[in-house]
Amino acid sequence: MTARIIDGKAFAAKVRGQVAGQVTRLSEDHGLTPGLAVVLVGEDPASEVYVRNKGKQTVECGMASFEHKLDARTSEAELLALIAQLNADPAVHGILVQLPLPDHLNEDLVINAIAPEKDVDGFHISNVGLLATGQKAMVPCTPLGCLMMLREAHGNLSGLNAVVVGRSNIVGKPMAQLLLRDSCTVTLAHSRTRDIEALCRQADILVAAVGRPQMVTGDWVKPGATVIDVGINRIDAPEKGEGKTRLVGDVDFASAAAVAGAITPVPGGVGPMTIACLLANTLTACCRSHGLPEPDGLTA
Ligand SMILES: NC(=O)C1=CN([C@@H]2O[C@H](COP(=O)(O)OP(=O)(O)OC[C@H]3O[C@@H](n4cnc5c(N)ncnc54)[C@H](OP(=O)(O)O)[C@@H]3O)[C@@H](O)[C@H]2O)C=CC1
Ligand SMILES: Nc1nc(=O)c2c([nH]1)NC[C@@H]1CN(c3ccc(C(=O)N[C@@H](CCC(=O)O)C(=O)O)cc3)C=[N+]21
Repeated sequence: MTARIIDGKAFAAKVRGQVAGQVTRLSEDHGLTPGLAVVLVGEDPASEVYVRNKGKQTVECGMASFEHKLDARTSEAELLALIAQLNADPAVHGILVQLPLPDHLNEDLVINAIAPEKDVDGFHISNVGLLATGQKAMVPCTPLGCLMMLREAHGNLSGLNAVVVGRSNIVGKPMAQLLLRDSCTVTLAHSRTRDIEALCRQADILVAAVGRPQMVTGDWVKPGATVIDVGINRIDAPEKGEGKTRLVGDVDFASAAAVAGAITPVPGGVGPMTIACLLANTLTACCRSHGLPEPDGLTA
């Protein structure tokens, strides 16, 4: 079998088109422009690429983008003061603080300082609790993007066995919550899981969010399963020339695609969907803050 490739890049373009359409309506009918503030502390080159892409796509969707680049030595008090200012700014509907933060800053403290209704990452403890208890929340962008692709690949997910490899707060745990809410039977696997390969082979839906290049190989995959590869790993690519690198996922694409029914590629899979969902969440936050109906089909 050769898996169908789930085209995250095309799907994301469609989602951004829907967002742009609704942003135009908000502007025409209500004179509102959704605004997204992205805060980057320090000079991680990978983060700078994401922040630039986010800013560009935000503007392309008709929204306002506010970028705040702070020195790596910024104090916690300075960062908290900026967040307080963004919380109070009516032009800002969404706030994203790029992670990881430099070691001297307490991530939990910083994230929980964001007004929950502006927390478009869905990382604030209030949003985590709302999602876990089935209430209306801001849903983390990466798992939301994965869920949208899974719903498209499968339709109804009810009763399917889902295994999520990785238990981070930003991907694994919220992914498990969303799959559970769609009535999958969910297992969270991690570095202490025994016989992880056999466990993964039971999965109708296999989500890899590990941060280990090409760890999940074809012999971990149940024939016909849907494989979602969240991993973004830059590895050396001497075949492209000296000093060159390329992007790979946590799944070994070639061997997994030979067994799976459907699979997301890296690049062009989960990554572009993450940004599209960030824009969708910013639109949702703007609508909620003005008591307007939520955008159709863009919330979980
Ligand atoms: N496409 C996108 O938009 C995004 C992509 N990413 C990418 O997704 C990947 C995961 O990110 P993130 O969740 O932040 O990573 P973390 O490092 O926070 O978590 C990794 C998880 O994988 C588990 N793990 C590590 N090694 C193994 C192993 N050998 N076997 C089984 N489980 C293992 C860890 O287990 P334990 O808890 O036991 O240590 C942990 O739960 C990364 O490649 C990251 O770059 C992340 C965010 C967004
Ligand atoms: N507060 C916070 N929220 C995040 O959502 C967040 C974060 N911090 N820190 C870093 C991770 C990582 N992340 C990605 C987003 C888009 C791509 C993406 O667009 N990837 C493209 C390729 C990009 C490239 O070429 O480098 C693709 O997969 O096709 C990747 C990774 C969001 N993250």
